[in-house]
Amino acid sequence: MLQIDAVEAVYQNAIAALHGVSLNVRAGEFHALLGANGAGKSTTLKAVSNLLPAQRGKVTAGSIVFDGHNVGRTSPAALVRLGLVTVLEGRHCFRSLTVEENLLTGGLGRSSSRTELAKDLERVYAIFPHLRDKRRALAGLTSGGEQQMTAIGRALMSRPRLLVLDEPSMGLAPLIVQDIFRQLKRLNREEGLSILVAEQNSTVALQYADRATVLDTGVAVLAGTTAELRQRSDIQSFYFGESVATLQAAA
Ligand SMILES: Nc1ncnc2c1ncn2[C@@H]1O[C@H](COP(=O)(O)OP(=O)(O)OP(=O)(O)O)[C@@H](O)[C@H]1O
Repeated sequence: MLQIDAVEAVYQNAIAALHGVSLNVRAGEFHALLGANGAGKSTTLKAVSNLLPAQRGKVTAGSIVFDGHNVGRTSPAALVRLGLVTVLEGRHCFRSLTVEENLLTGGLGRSSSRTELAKDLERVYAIFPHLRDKRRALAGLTSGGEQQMTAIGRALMSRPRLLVLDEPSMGLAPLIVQDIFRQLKRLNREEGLSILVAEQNSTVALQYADRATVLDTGVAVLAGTTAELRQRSDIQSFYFGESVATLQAAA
């Protein structure tokens, strides 16, 4: 479904962020991209949704292909229409719109009837029942967890086939993180939604994803099934700053 092959990326023609990242997300897979601060997770996801140029960044080598489409030659809006939808880091909501208005903006790109939009809204409320209670609240006045659910719900309104999420757990209470990941897993299992999620919270990502890739300073240093990676106690020490050499030596 998504093939990232030896991708290199820079910002402002000077700051190298990715040095040859490769990974595949298969159809129906839940894939986690792990790594510490600055490892290149967000840059990889922005490359996947062709959003790097908006940050004075660009892919300088390698290729990214989504369902046969060269991502570098496809606009972010066209990628959404093809089914690749990204929820950026920081749970961006339209703060002065209500939760429901935010959700409805996710359906704008499709030529849906009112009935279809209403059905899609119901689907989001079934996934995140809490949002139904908050539907008339201004998004900017809701909690961090509600804003994250709104941002994910808005993405789901565009009926993605591949949902890309950047650090959905950031700054949220553990119970809310579990709730969000449980719902993502359910969508993945029951509706076949493919998911690529970047996370610093390796514990929750390894709990729910099928496979994972670990990035370190712009290089993919480790990949495998989460069942395999969960057995590796050295994964945790990796996040606490031990050298990658230690990690690779143990591989
Ligand atoms: N807009 C930007 N301009 C210049 N350099 C950037 C920009 N965004 C990221 N970088 C640099 O690119 C490298 C990779 O950053 P990136 O944000 O992709 O890492 P990350 O793994 O997502 O980290 P975090 O978990 O902290 O978000 C870092 O060295 C970072 O400083």
